[in-house]
Amino acid sequence: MSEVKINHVGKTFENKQEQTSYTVFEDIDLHVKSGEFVSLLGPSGCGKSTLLNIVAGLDKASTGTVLVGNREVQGPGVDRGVVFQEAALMPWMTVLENVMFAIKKRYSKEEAKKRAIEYLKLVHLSKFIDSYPHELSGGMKQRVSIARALAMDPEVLLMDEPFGALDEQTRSMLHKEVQYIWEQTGKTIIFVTHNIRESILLSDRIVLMGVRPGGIINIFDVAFPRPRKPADKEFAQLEEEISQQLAGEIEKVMKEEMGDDYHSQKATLLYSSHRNMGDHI
Ligand SMILES: Nc1ncnc2c1ncn2[C@@H]1O[C@H](COP(=O)(O)OP(=O)(O)OP(=O)(O)O)[C@@H](O)[C@H]1O
Repeated sequence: MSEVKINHVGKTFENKQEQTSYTVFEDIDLHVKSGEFVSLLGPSGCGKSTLLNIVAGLDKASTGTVLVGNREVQGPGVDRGVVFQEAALMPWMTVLENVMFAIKKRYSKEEAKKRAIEYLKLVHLSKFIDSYPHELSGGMKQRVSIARALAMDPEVLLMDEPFGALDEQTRSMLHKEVQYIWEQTGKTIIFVTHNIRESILLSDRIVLMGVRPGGIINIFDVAFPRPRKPADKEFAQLEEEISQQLAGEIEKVMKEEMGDDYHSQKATLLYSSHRNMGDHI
């Protein structure tokens, strides 16, 4: 497995037509240790996906560098597997074929099949290898997508709100699944989420990002043992601490975007009730 070093990374999007530019964040400095599970948490628009895409090599940093195991990221690579919110499976292929297709360039057909079956077993989909995507639930599709990323044997797994589109029950099942996978494989995982509770359940560290100026506001160590339960005292305390720190960031965004329509009372209620940030911005 590999560590990820994000060294003084900044990102500015240029709009050439309108001759304007927008700086999402500047000077992000973050070292993720080998085998560590780190969440990126923050309000909508703070640049979580942008940062993850830079690590994935799908987007370029405007300043700074990203190293994965001491190799500088220049573009996408097999050392980094990415899981997005939508599984994006090929509908005309079976589950097994979908996973095999992703790794066919890297392995012989026989080896690809063996690996695909192995990783589909890891995500508890052995019974569904011959099913087609339309026969699967949203949660099952995401498990195929995780198996597909893992079958490449990446050093780092990058997950961008992988459970964001799923219902609460499925999400909770997949939390257990992802913890199991992480324990079994020892992968380094960077996980983007809006959800404070999700980040505490899963992570070794939570990186809180803010907006205007964008960047890291705080880093929390989640030192208590797994499996974690939201009802536990330490869990609830950390949840409260993080949500309070974020309230200011969210208010900033809402004030800017809603102007006179903004009522801070309303915002505070919205966010303290379910700890899910950004959905209402
Ligand atoms: N290709 C692009 N061109 C211009 N601006 C962009 C581009 N991609 C993202 N942005 C802007 O960069 C900012 C950060 O976007 P990003 O999607 O990384 O945020 P986020 O924290 O992941 O948000 P969310 O939680 O809503 O997905 C946003 O203001 C967005 O509009």
